Amino acid sequence: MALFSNTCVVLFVVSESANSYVKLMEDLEKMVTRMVFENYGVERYNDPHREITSHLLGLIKYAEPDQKTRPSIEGLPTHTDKGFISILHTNHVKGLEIKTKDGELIGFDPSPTSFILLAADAFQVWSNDRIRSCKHRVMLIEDESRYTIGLFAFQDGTIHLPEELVDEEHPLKYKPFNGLEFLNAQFRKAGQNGQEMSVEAYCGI
Ligand SMILES: O=C(O)CCC(=O)C(=O)O
Ligand SMILES: [Fe+2]
Repeated sequence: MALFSNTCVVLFVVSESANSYVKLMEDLEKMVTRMVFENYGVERYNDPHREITSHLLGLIKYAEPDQKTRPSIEGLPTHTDKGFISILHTNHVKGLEIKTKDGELIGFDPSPTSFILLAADAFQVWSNDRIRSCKHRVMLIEDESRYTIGLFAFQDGTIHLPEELVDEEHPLKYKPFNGLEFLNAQFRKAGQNGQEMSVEAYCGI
């Protein structure tokens, strides 16, 4: 992910002493993941999946644009998140835009009383493309700082695509995939040329 001078990101590894707020976000991530596994009839993979799942907590501050010289600035360019699921909680300042299948960017009205869940790249791999990672960006237009807290679930271990999700209509799309290695490869690629690496390029068949 490219960062800009108006954007500041701090990342923490969430430890066992995480406070109840973080626990709430973690529980939400666990619940949604379990519901999706159950929905696909593959809940038997949920426990092994849990064993290799970790969370990163990120705090992001986006400074407001200078309304006189640049009424809008890009806080984060269009990207997909690289883990499994991301949960975002923001203040009231607008900025998040979600890209639809047709390539249209739709602004998201923030609510400090709601969490936003985004499917990320590893979820796409795990689901054999049934779930697509969500493309999004942050555009700053308001005359106030925007704050985001993000909980990013990823797997420190190999994600095996459930055999139940492979059939004639959905042939196997990906090789087994290690979530942490993908994150590391992503950081290396971003360090080289500031570009993202797609899961198709990383482990597509
Ligand atoms: O601030 C936001 O709403 C989005 C943050 C984001 O996309 C990210 O941290 O990957
Ligand atoms: Fe993101």
